Parts: sequence; C-alpha cells; structure tokens
Amino acid sequence: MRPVNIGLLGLGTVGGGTVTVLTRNASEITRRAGRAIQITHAAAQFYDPQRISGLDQIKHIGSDPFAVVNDPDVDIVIELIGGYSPARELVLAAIENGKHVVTANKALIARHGNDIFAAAQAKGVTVAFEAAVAGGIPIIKALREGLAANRIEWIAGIINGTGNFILTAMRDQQRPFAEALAEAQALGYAEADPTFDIEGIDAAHKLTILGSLAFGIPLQFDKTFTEGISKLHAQDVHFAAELGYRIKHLGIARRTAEGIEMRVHPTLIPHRRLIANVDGVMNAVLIKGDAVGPTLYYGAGAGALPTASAVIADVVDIVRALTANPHHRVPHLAFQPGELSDTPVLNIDQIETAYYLRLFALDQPGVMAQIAGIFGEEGISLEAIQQKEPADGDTHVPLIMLTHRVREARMNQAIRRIEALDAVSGAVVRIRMETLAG
Ligand SMILES: NC(=O)C1=CN([C@@H]2O[C@H](COP(=O)(O)OP(=O)(O)OC[C@H]3O[C@@H](n4cnc5c(N)ncnc54)[C@H](O)[C@@H]3O)[C@@H](O)[C@H]2O)C=CC1
Ligand SMILES: N[C@@H](CC=O)C(=O)O
Ligand code: NA
Repeated sequence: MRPVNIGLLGLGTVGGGTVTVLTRNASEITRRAGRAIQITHAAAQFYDPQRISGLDQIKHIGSDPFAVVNDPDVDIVIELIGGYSPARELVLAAIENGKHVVTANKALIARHGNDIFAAAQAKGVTVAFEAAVAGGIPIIKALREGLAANRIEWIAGIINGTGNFILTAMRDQQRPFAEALAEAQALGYAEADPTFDIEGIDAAHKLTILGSLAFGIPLQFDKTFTEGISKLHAQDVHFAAELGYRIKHLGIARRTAEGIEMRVHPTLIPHRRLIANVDGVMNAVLIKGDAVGPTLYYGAGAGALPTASAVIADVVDIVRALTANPHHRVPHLAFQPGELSDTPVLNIDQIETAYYLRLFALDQPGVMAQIAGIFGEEGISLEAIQQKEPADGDTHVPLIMLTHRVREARMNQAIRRIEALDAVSGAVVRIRMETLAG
C-alpha cells in the first residue's frame, strides 16, 4: 500500500514539532498505523529551517496554504496556522476536496466547529482536534471514547499552559507577571495574541469544546463565562495560602438541574487536591462520571513536541479508519450528530459556587455586625472570617471571608450592599471557590 500523504499548513512551534516527531518515530508510527505516513507538502509564511529536523524529507515547501489543500496528492491536511482566517477557509476547502483534517486550532473549533463538523459529515471526512485541548493530554480521546458509558457530572481543568506557567512563576519565584509571560512566549507556549491566554479566552475555547463532548450540546463559545488572571492580586494568592488554598485558573463545566454551567475563572482549591499541585506548563483535567467516579488526566498543555504527540495521534487514528464506513466513525462531538441536546448553558448569575471575598473596612465596633447582617438577609452562610493587619497608616483593615455555596445573583446583591456601606472602602474582591471533592 502506498504511504499516506500529508499536507502540513504552518511550520511554527507545533508544525515544526510535528515534522520532528513524525521523522524521529517514523517506524513505530508506521507499525501502529499500518501504513507509512509522509509529509509531502508544507506551506508557511515563515519558518526556521535550523530548528526543524526532518524538513529535508518534505518534497514541496511553499508559502501558499491553498495550493496544499487543493493538491490532489494530499490525503490528510494538518492545519497548524492558528486563528480564524484563513484557517476556516482552508479547513472548509480541504473538506470540500474530500480530505481529512487534523487541527490544533481551538479558537477555530470553538467558534466555527458546528459548521465545520456539518460540512465534514456531509463529505464523509473526519476533522480531528486532540491537540486543541490540553495539548499532549489525550483528553478528547478519553472523553469521547474512554468515558462513553458515563453520564458526565462535571469537568474542572487547568487548560491553559501559559496562564498556569505565569501563576506558578509568580507564586514560587515571586517573578513579575510580565517577565513570566515573556518566558512563556519565548518557549512557544503562548498564543499569537497572548491576551487570549491571560484573559482566559483560550481556556474558554477549550472548555467550550470539552462541554460539548461531555454533555452532547452544540459548541456555544459565546455562552462561556470568561475571566482571566490579569487582575489577580498577589495578596489574595498569599491570603488564600494562609487559609489552606491555592488559586488556579480553572475551566469548569457542570451539569445542574436547570442547565449547564460553563465558566472560566481564577478559583480557590484546597491545597491538598492533586490538581492544586499542577504547576508550570502542565495541564490537568478532572472529569467526574456517574459510573467511573472522578478521573484525572495530567500532562504538558503546550509546547512543540507534546502538542505534536496529539496531532500525530489524530493522524494515526484517521489512517487506521481510512477503510471504515464514514458513518461508523467516532462522532466529532462524541454524540451522534442528530442527538445533540438543547439543554441551556446557564448565565453566570445562575451558577452556584462558594466564594473567597476580600474587602477593606474601618476597624470599629458594629461594622462586622453590619456585614454579617447583609449576608444573613441574603441567605449566605459564612464558613470563615478573618481580619488581617492593616497596611502602615491605613485606617481600613483587610477582611477575608469564605462563604458556603450560593447562587451568584445573590452574591452580587450582597456585594453591592456591602460596597455601599460607609465603613467599607473600595470594591469587594471576589474569587470563586470549589472543593472539587468527588
Ligand atoms: N504553541 C503551542 O504550544 C500550542 C499551539 N496550539 C495551536 O496550534 C496552532 C499553531 O500554533 P503555533 O505553532 O504555536 O503557532 P506559530 O505562530 O509558532 O506558527 C504558525 C505558523 O503558521 C504560519 N502562518 C501563519 N499565517 C499563515 C498564512 N496565512 N499562510 C501560511 N502560513 C501561515 C507561520 O508562518 C508559522 O509557520 C494554533 O492554532 C495554536 O492555538 C495548540 C496547542 C499548543
Ligand atoms: N497558548 C496555549 C497553547 C496550547 O493550547 C496554552 O498556553 O495553553
Ligand atoms: Na489533547
């Protein structure tokens, strides 16, 4: 049988890593796939030949990605350019030409996946995207196939390597935010626009994908609540540690009686949880299924070779399935295309969680009682309350409060009332809190 021909779009961090791993492990990959796999065509605006081993094996390297997707000799297109356009047009053109597609582009899948999968379904081709979520961790595989027997209850994951790298460097080495971000960029972890990493957009893209696979709903990126790490204060990281918690940037998808919570935000987690100890560029995803219970998946969330590992695993899957009836393949969103449900994704006001709150209040009699009174009237019960030392010369003292679970709308109301008190200065800082207990 002739080798399978790959057309590779993009030769940056992940594209370069893909060439390297496919070349390095060619014989093992062939033994697994049952056929040799060769990159015959590649296109990139820019690449550094010094940094990519195996480049000399590629017969045609150019700068026009459309020439690759339109070439009849290409069987599978790997899209590693990133962004919405021209990635979307390229993927749709490849599908139209009857080619299978592998992509690491979570932005593209989260925003345009519904249309892309419909087009692929109509053409009988596969669009595979393991590298799009949690880099090298085979999390799509686990959720779509390994957990297929389960009703998924919730998912909580550290799903942005850059953000976790920055938070770890700030906490462990007291390094400034900007310096840690610059290092993540130099290591190839960050998105082309790093605000996607630090404002939680990249994690929201990934959570959107995980939520669809878990709950059998269409991709709805616009309904995923998104809060990044850029406004996190070092003193909250410190106070949380004193109380026995770590702050991690989590993506949380949870089934409730009313719908599905989809939210990305900094989160306090008890420090003894395994996921609280996932540091640097490592990612981890906790999935609770009703039959299996809690399961945890851990590995590198970004970087050339780990991401290439996921890209090539998808290629191997496609090669193995090339002879199978397209209707018998694993469905793109885990559930059969006609079986997606219209269960609503909840607004952030409707979610329920516990909270860490920090505020500055005058240290005088009656203030604590006023604040406690507001919580009581709003039906919010407190788990802990601590008064910290004021900064030199400050008349206001920091108050830290941990609450039990409550609906976000109620918490918003309580915060508005507390901020209106004369004795309270400035805004109340709120960080959501999860025990993540099985
Ligand atoms: N860097 C990482 O660790 C990870 C990246 N990803 C995703 O993988 C994709 C690629 O990311 P990186 O390799 O980091 O990007 P990169 O910026 O290192 O490489 C992009 C490549 O695409 C080429 N390119 C860009 N626009 C082009 C165009 N219009 N025509 C032809 N070539 C074009 C560039 O010249 C470069 O060779 C993105 O979707 C990203 O979100 C996913 C997981 C991890
Ligand atoms: N920028 C992303 C890359 C992988 O998806 C991250 O840092 O996680
Ligand atoms: Na993955």
